[in-house]
Amino acid sequence: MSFSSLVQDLSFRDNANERRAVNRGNSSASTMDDRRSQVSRAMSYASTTATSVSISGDISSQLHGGYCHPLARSWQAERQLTKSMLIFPLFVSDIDDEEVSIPSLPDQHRRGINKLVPYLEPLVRKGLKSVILFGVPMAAGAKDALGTAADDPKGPVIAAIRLLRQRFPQLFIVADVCLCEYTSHGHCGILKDDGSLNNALSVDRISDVAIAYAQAGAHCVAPSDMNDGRIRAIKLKLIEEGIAHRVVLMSYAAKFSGCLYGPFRDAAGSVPSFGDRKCYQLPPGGRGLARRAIRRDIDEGADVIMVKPASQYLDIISDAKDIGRDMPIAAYQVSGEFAMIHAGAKAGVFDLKTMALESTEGILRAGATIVVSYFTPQFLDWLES
Ligand SMILES: NCC(=O)CCC(=O)O
Ligand SMILES: [Zn+2]
Ligand SMILES: [Zn+2]
Repeated sequence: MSFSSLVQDLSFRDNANERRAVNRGNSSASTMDDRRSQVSRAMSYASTTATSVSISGDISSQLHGGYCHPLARSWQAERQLTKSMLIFPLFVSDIDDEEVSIPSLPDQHRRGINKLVPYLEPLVRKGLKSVILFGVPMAAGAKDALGTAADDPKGPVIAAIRLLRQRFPQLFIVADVCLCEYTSHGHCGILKDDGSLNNALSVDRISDVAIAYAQAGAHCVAPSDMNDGRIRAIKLKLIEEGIAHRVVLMSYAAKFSGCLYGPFRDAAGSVPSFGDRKCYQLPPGGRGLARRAIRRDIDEGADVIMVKPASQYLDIISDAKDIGRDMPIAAYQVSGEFAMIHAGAKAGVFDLKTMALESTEGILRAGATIVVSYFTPQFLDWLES
């Protein structure tokens, strides 16, 4: 007989005895005492056998205490950071032997072509899988209204693509495509007389630049300019050129304007000479607009959707994963996010490694499957252990 049915049985008989005792007008105390001591013996036996208690006990409050082992805790994450998810941003200048640090972007440098391979060699050995290239023309007169230097065959990006393809055959090369680093006005396209973007001319120029990078050997082109219709234009030109089958088109579909790009602009020298980018990047509150832009870019032929910045826009990453559920979703942990984590760690607010990993976990939890991060060299070390 199980414990619970024994208790039920005894208490039923106990009640019956009491009723009989009352009916008979005398006490059958000794019989009742016997029964009670049987019940209490059964209870004390039960308290030593957990399985019996749980049958009738309340388990609703027992949730996560059991997962105290680090391995069991790691099982809770749908997606865990791996080296294959990481893309490392590189600033490549047209001063071949240059290697200068960027004060607002800790540990990051602008490098000329001759400094790239020695810097990357140890990282590739540690498992670096992908880089994204940003060209930085430093030479006087290199910038003009059309961003001519962007696809200069001797310019830093095309030279770097060729070099890295040759020296690191396994490395996946992403080329950021934009004009802001190359235009004299610092905007992400070609301007009309009134200072606003000429969308048609900008899209045409941006797509030519993308094709030039793809022809040079980039595995992936990533337009970050935010001109309407550039994904479709680039896809069509890739098809026309017969290279669409070997080039991934990664759209910065949801790129928000805000104050998190400051250190990048120091590194790339791409501060607009007037105005801002609020007319072509998304407003920070524009969740619906971001969803529409993501849908539009998927329809136009994007192969990867990017959300940028990352940590302040986790809902957008989640939306991107929802809308593009069968697509890779990239999140760019931008220069301002990176600098903030460094500043917080320096101020003693938190430990750098713990925060870098926690923020990346948030980005992955939201739905990203690719993370563009300046922490990549550290992640390669931290992921070893
Ligand atoms: N297209 C790249 C950016 O505009 C900025 C990224 C950053 O702030 O790290
Ligand atoms: Zn730009
Ligand atoms: Zn940009």
